[in-house]
Amino acid sequence: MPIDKPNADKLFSEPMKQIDQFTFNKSVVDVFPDMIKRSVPGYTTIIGMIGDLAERFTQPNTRCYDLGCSLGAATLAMRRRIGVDGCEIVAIDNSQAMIDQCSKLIARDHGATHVDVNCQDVLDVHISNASIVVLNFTLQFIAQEHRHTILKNIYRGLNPGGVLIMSEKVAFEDQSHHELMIDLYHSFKKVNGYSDLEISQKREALENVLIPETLTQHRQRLKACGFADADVWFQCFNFASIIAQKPL
Ligand SMILES: Nc1ncnc2c1ncn2[C@@H]1O[C@H](C[S@+](CC[C@H]([NH3+])C(=O)[O-])CC(=O)[O-])[C@@H](O)[C@H]1O
Ligand SMILES: O=C(O)C(=O)Cc1ccccc1
Repeated sequence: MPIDKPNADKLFSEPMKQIDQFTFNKSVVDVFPDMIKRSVPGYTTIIGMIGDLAERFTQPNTRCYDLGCSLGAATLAMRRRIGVDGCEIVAIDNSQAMIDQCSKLIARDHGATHVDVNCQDVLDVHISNASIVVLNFTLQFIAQEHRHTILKNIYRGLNPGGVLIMSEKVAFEDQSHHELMIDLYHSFKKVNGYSDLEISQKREALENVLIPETLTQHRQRLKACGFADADVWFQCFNFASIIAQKPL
C-alpha cells in the first residue's frame, strides 16, 4: 500500500485546527509523485501520451515547453521520445522547492535533448519557436483574469502545426452531472488510500487556489486565442486533457 512508503502523502491525514491555503512547498515536493498519482485519475496515462505526442509533433531545431513542470514528469516523457535533432525542452515552475528537486531529477536522466529548467512565473515566460507547449494541470492554479494572456502568449510562440496540450480539473454545467463526477472522484481517492478527513481537509486547502472551469469555457478561450480546433483527447471523471493545434 502506498500509505506505508516513506514518501507517501500524509499531509492532510491528521485533524488540522486551521487549514492553510495549499502551496507547492518543500513538504508537498517530498510527497509529490505519490500525491499526484493517487489524486489525479489518468495522470500516468497522460504523462505517457505526452511522450507519444512529443514524438509525433516535435520538429527539428525547435523548443518544447513544460509550463508548471513540478518535478518534470512531462519533460522527461518528452525527452525520452523526441526523435529529431537540435531541440531544447524549457521546463518552468514558480515554486523554488519544485525547481530544486526537478533540476536534480533532470540531471540524473541522460536523455539527448537539452533541458533548460527555470524558476519563473508562467506569466513572464517568453515562448518562441515552439513545437509543443504542455500545461499539465497548471492553468487551474492561475488567476482566471490571467488565463487568456497566457494562452495568447502560447499561441503566438507556437510554430504553425505546433500543439498545446492542456490538462485540467474541470467543472460541469449540469449540477447533477457535476456532483456525480465529484462523487466518483472522491471514491477514486478513497480506493487510493485517502480517508474522508484527508479528502475534505485537502478540498478546503484547495478552495480559491485550484479554480476549475468547464470544458466549454476552456474551448471558448482557446478559440478566442486563435486555436481553430481545440478539444478533449482524454478524460476521466472531472479530469480532462485538451489538445489544440495552431493551424499550418
Ligand atoms: N504562475 C505559475 N507559474 C509557474 N508555475 C506555476 C504557477 N502556478 C502554479 N505553478 C506550478 O504548477 C504546478 C502544478 S502541478 C503540475 C504537474 C506537472 N505539470 C506534472 O505533469 O507532473 C499540478 C497539481 O499539483 O495538481 C506546481 O508545481 C506549481 O508550482
Ligand atoms: O487532490 C485534489 O483534490 C486534486 O484536485 C489534485 C491535486 C493534485 C496535486 C496537488 C493539488 C491538487
